[in-house]
Amino acid sequence: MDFHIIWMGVSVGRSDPKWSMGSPAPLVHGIIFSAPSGIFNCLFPCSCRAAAYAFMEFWTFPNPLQDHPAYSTVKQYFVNADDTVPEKVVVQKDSLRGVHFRRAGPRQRVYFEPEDVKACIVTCGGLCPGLNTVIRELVCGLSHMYNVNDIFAIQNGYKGFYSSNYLPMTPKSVNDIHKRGGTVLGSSRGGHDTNKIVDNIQDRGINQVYIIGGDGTQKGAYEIFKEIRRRGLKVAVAGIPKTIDNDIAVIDKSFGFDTAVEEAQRAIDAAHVEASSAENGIGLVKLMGRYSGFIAMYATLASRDVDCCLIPESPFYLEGKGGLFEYIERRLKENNHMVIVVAEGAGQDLIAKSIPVADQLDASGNKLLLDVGLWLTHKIKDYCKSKKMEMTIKYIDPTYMIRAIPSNASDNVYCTLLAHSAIHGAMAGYSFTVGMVNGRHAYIPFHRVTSTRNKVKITDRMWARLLSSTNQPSFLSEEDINEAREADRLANRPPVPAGTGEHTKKHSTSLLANGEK
Ligand SMILES: Nc1ncnc2c1ncn2[C@@H]1O[C@H](COP(=O)(O)OP(=O)(O)OP(=O)(O)O)[C@@H](O)[C@H]1O
Ligand SMILES: O=P(O)(O)OC[C@H]1O[C@](O)(CO)[C@@H](O)[C@@H]1O
Ligand SMILES: [Mg+2]
Repeated sequence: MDFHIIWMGVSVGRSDPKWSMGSPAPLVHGIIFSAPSGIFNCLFPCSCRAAAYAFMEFWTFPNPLQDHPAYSTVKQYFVNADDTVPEKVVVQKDSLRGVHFRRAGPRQRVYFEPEDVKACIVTCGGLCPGLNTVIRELVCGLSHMYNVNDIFAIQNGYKGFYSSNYLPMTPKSVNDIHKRGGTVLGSSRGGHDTNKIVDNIQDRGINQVYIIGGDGTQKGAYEIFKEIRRRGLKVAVAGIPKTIDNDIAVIDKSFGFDTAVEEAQRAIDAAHVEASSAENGIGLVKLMGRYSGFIAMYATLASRDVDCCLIPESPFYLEGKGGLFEYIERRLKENNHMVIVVAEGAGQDLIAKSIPVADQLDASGNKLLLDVGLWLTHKIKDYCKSKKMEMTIKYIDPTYMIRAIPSNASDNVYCTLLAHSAIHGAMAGYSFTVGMVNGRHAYIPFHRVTSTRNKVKITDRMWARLLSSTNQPSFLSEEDINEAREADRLANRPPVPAGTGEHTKKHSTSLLANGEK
């Protein structure tokens, strides 16, 4: 795979698979400070390495943080250029070392001179607690850490790149926005026109683009990055993953997730109060989670009042032995009340069978879901009526309430650190999605977070913990379990060896996934 360093007017074609994973913002300094040493050695044999270092230094600048009073006392503040973060921390003796990502953090030398930086920030997709905190910290961090003064707001998502004014932002203008839910920039679905977006980035001289959004947004960021690279522009693209569904692959957890789970407790508490105050009372709570049931699973585990949790990853059925109705009947007999939590994406196939409707899509192409909570309420009522069982069911749908709130304290800290990591990476000239991987911040190539989705593994311990806490049926046959195990096995196959742009060796060199191809 050819790789051309064109930003500096130098063109270096490379076909080494590791380097093809190298710094996405293809900076010359990347060779010295970021590229695996093998590549550096091959590009610059010993005799001319000193000259090459001098040459590269010419194109980069000392990090202004080294003179910053707040950081001057910090020992080892700068991240070593070769530090990596492993994707998997639990490995077997003799197993492959697997994928490693470049560790996030400030570099000793940066690619941009602060006065040359023209940054913009955009938020896309649905809301999530913490968006305003990330925006605030991007503006304050750029300004206070790197003395950047040209920072612009892109309004209402991707389409704002080409259809609205770019509004200047300052630390003063964003001072207290973290106390509010939503996004002060506005957000939207749809409207991603890569060419128009990059035309505007180019025409307006933007050289750092901060893109906050979910899986769709990160796919869009990757398209923008590829077009920027194709045009040879000196622009760094930093993706900051956002989704309360926690469905973004590779990262430990998305910001706002904890806040959403905490808020969901209030709905579950209300459902429990209603259910336990009635004869044969059922409280049914629907929570967000299109394809991934993390919010439902964690809210259930946190609450301990939930008797049954239904998620998209674990198909369920209503009638017959081991079905939901049988369990409801038993639970009401035992306890006189029960609480059910259902993720919005659960049971969609069952609803589609009983109410056939044509698929509808939102502006981004996401399938609009049928209301599983309402459907389930009617089904449970009908069943109890057929059995002549007195019962009361209360359906609570707190959908938007759990995502339209400001972030809690721990999410605020997480958002702040993510924003800082994004700034350090962009200042160093990388393009990436930033995220926490096994407790460490890392720069992850876009394609790694967009090619798969994070889902609850029903063959994992966490789901087993949930089942043992609710005592609900697993709804799984032997065949389902084997199928799930096989899917896991395929998903966890070791990385494909060299020749595909990636490179894995036992013990020695790990696959270094630093940025983009
Ligand atoms: N495959 C894609 N390529 C380019 N752009 C995309 C792609 N998928 C989505 N987008 C763009 O990304 C933006 C957000 O996408 P989407 O509405 O799916 O939300 P999201 O980022 O996935 O967030 P969430 O699902 O958490 O609300 C939209 O403007 C959409 O046009
Ligand atoms: O109604 P909207 O804004 O399209 O968002 C709904 C979707 O957004 C999400 O919250 C993801 O951000 C999903 O859980 C949900 O299906
Ligand atoms: Mg999405």
